[in-house]
Formats: sequence, C-alpha cells, structure tokens
Amino acid sequence: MIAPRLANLEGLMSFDDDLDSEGGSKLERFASQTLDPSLSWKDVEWLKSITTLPILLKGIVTAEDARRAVEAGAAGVIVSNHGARQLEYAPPTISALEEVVKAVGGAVPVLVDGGVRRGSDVFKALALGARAVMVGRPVLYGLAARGEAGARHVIEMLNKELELVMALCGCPTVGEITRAHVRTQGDRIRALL
Ligand SMILES: Cc1cc2nc3c(=O)[nH]c(=O)nc-3n(C[C@H](O)[C@H](O)[C@H](O)COP(=O)(O)O)c2cc1C
Repeated sequence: MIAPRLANLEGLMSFDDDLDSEGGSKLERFASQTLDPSLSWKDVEWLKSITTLPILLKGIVTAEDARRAVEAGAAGVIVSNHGARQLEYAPPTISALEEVVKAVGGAVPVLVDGGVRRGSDVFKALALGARAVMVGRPVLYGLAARGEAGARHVIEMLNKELELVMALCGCPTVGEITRAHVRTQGDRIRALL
C-alpha cells in the first residue's frame, strides 16, 4: 500500500524515514506533545466560558460519564472509543450506546462512531437511540483511493445502504426506526431468564 502524501502531516510523517533523531516515532512524539493528560471536567467549564458554540463531548462510553457530560453543559455526547486505535480493549461503541442513551435520557443528542461500515450499522445505531453516526476511516479510505469523489462515494454508499435496510425493515422515515428493530446480546440473555 502506498500512503497518500497529505500536506497537513508534513514533517510528522516522513515517507523516507518514520523515525525521529532519537529513533522514536515522529507521530507518537507529536501525539505526546499535543495531548494534555491533565485535561479534566473543569476544562469543559473553561471551554464553555470562551465560546458560544455548542460543545459536544466525544469519547463517552459509560452512563456515569454521560451524566457528567450533561451536568457539565455539553450540547451533545458522542459515544466513541476513537476507533479503538488508542486502547484496544475499549468497549465497542455499539455495545456502549444504549447505556449512554438511557443515562442521557433525551436531555441532549447522542451520536456514535467507531466501526460504522455499512448502512445496516447506521440503522442499528439509530435503533439503539443514536441521533446520528459519524464515520472516520471509510471516508479516509475513499479519499486515499479517489480523492474527493472517493470520499463522496463512501457517504453515498452508506446513504443508499441505509435506505435499503430501512425499506426492508418497513421504515419509510428515519423517525420510524425504533428499538424494536434490533435485538442485542442482552435482549437474548433476558429472553432466556
Ligand atoms: C488517523 C486518525 C486520527 C484520529 N485522530 C483523532 C483525534 O485526534 N481525536 C479524536 O477524538 N479522534 C481521533 N480519531 C478517531 C476518529 O475521530 C473517530 O472517532 C474514529 O475514526 C471513528 O471510527 P471509524 O474510523 O471506525 O469510523 C482519529 C482516527 C483516525 C483514523
């Protein structure tokens, strides 16, 4: 595979030599310099004080954090494990979604990302209470393969697939997708009790 040469990664990812002068990864060094591990809920307050823009908190995978996010004044929460790229044992977001949706209780919209690859994934997320999904790598793959047209094609494919799944499930509109359209592992276990 040939990695695309993206201008915004220049200097971080050398295509001739991925190591810095000390033999470490340039990208890893960039991440540790730019990510602040002291970030806390107080910083949400600060962020709110300097902007009127809505703040959505991304990376929520538990009911406890979801409630705290709402208390902190988030305009929405995004159930995300950052594509499971940082911590490989982070819970799959689709399995954390319902817990977060219940904890938020409709106070703010809940979005989800991570592993959305087909229209049926979008359908499942909506059925479990997500207002919308976000997509990361598929769009990047489309971009790498065919530029803007490729990225657009990925979104169009997801849209068409979602429409097809909706039709097959008897849902003419997104509003008609309900919790009853999906069965989770938890549902199966509860049904046996
Ligand atoms: C190359 C790359 C860089 C990313 N950088 C960040 C980041 O800096 N902050 C963040 O919250 N998520 C980051 N993500 C995660 C995405 O925002 C998103 O949560 C994830 O890609 C969604 O999963 P998917 O790729 O399976 O669709 C990154 C993802 C990729 C692929």
